[in-house]
Amino acid sequence: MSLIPTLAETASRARADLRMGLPVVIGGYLAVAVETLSADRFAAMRAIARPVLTLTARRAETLKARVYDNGLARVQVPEDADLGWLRSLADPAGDLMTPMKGPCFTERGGDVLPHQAALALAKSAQLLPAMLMVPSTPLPDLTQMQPGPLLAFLASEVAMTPVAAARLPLISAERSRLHIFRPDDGGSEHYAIEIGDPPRDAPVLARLHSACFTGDVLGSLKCDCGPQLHAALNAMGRNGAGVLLYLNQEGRGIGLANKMRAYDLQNQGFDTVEANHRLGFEDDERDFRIGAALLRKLGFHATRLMTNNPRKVAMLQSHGIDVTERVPLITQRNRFNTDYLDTKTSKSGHLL
Ligand SMILES: Nc1nc2c(ncn2[C@@H]2O[C@H](COP(=O)(O)OP(=O)(O)OP(=O)(O)O)[C@@H](O)[C@H]2O)c(=O)[nH]1
Ligand SMILES: [Zn+2]
Repeated sequence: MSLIPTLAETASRARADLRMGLPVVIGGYLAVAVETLSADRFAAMRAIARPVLTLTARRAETLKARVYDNGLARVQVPEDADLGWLRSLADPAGDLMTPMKGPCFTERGGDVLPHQAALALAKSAQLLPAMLMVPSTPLPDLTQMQPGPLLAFLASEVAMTPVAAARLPLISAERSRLHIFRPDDGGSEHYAIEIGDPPRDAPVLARLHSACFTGDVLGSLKCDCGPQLHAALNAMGRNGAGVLLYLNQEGRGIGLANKMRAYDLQNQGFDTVEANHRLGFEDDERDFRIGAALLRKLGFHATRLMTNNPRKVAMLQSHGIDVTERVPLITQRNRFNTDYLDTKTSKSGHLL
């Protein structure tokens, strides 16, 4: 095996670079995330050439900036713009307090592939999808990637390797095992909790649970995640067998920091879907293929799936896992989660 980093390894480094505020090279551009950009680096980028601010079409729509390109907008950065201006375009936290930031002039024409790749990389680093881009020759010591292969890589399915497994007695089921899986792209690990010894040749009672630190660990009343997690484990315990995948896709894939930004917007009156859009994300940024891949790795081919989300059922079916039955997972409403649950039924297609 060659000692030169693969694209997966280079992309993983690039994610870490962006999270620290370091630019990366994508094709003929230097690209840096606005969220972590320092004033010094902003000045250094400007000294090279005139930068543009690349935003998703979702964020651009909120800012009333014209979207000429498929899925994104390249906003011209005025000569006198400072870091505060960039941040206010990237982050909607102050949208309602300072609604008029524009007018924002956007570019059209030219090659948008480096811009698309830069936004996809920011999302995969769980940063706000707002990238300052400046045309440049590659600088030594910066992580370099070509936009086409990078985009293809970020859209591809990540391979998972089983790392370790051990017995873990639970309140809900004493005969349980926890399995750890590690993705080969340097991303966070995912877990499988196997309850009892479910036969591999019959549909297994299964749940695909997305991580929710606030609900699962803190007992937040704003969502139904914690009660769903425990209801699913208890049902598997009573059944004597089951498998719960705990997928580290916090905040429907946008990460905990962005989820808290979304909660702040919800406190300003937006619903869960609108909040994601204002931040520049789609409603749901999760890669649902991971669930199917882990079930296959564990030897399962068919499930009785505990969910209210028809997309999960469709995704498993289309990735080779039969769903013989959808088992509803209804938990109690309270005055903090009732709007959230209503939005899930009216906008996200949940069956509640
Ligand atoms: N972005 C965002 N994520 C949220 C919000 N509330 C909960 N989440 C996340 O949503 C995920 C859970 O997804 P849900 O849509 O509740 O449920 P589901 O897993 O799609 O469907 P079910 O199987 O029916 O539970 C977890 O990753 C939570 O962290 C929110 O307001 N904004
Ligand atoms: Zn939750």
